[in-house]
Amino acid sequence: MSAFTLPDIAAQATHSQLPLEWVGMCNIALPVQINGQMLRASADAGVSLDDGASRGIHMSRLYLALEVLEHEALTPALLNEVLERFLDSHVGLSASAFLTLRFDLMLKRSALVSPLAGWKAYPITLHAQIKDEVFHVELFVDVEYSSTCPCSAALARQLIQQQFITDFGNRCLSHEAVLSWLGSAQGIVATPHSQRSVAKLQVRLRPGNGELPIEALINQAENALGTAVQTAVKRADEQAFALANGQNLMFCEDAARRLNLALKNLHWLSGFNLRVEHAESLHAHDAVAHSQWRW
Ligand SMILES: Nc1nc2c(ncn2[C@@H]2O[C@H](COP(=O)(O)OP(=O)(O)OP(=O)(O)O)[C@@H](O)[C@H]2O)c(=O)[nH]1
Repeated sequence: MSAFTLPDIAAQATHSQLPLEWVGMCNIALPVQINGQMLRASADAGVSLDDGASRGIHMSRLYLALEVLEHEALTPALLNEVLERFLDSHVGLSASAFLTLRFDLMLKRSALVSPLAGWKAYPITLHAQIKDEVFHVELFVDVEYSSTCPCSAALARQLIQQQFITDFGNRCLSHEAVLSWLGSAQGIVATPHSQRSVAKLQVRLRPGNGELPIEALINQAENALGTAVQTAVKRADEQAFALANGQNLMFCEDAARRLNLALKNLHWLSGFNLRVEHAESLHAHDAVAHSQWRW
């Protein structure tokens, strides 16, 4: 070796002779383009090291292959292209390639009644891989919503009925007195508990799908759930939200079933795995349900 040659340790043979399933880099900072937005993302880039005799992969080649993501809108075809570059730069070493991207998609959401709007950040993870020469994309998103416990609502209604008997059992009913009682905390003595809840959706894209329908997935889930968390809120919006919650009582099982049925209507996915978590205000643990289809 001349004094001017840089040592290349990765190219050396290893004594262990052992292939590895995944080798690469995690938490690479990079921008990605989606929905016309340039978003700050974090990437995990890796390949299999199938040549067990080889000491290491070439990290820099994976890193440089990511550069294209900065210049083009994110699509399944672009993810495939990056993975192909991973493999082309590791001929003889690697047969599988993996890319994970994490970012927050920003969507502007209108208020329920007032003409206001505000932003919501949806945490997204994209997993793309080429394995056994097959390209797959999976899309993960968290959708937050409000859930009101149907059992708690029934118990609260019963308490209100009991209070009504106590206050009006021996009296002639006057429209004015009942109306005033209905508008008082002494009349409506109990309220059901609600919780901020999250649906964690994992979907696999149908092969050949040209788009990354992230917004469509979020909209489908929020429509199915009915009470997505809000952004800008005036009192009129809060009242509309209270009504929506009152008409939308749900256990975590209800939420999981609704999402299951709604996601099956999306022609562009080939399977899903979902988990809903209701962060109970009744107790310090969560109510959780899972559902999956062709996963
Ligand atoms: N394989 C491997 N490389 C590492 C690791 N940690 C740091 N690196 C460094 O990643 C850098 C880039 O590696 P390569 O892509 O092989 O760099 P290179 O040899 O200049 O590039 P090529 O000529 O394309 O092979 C090297 O300086 C390695 O030391 C590790 O755990 N494994």
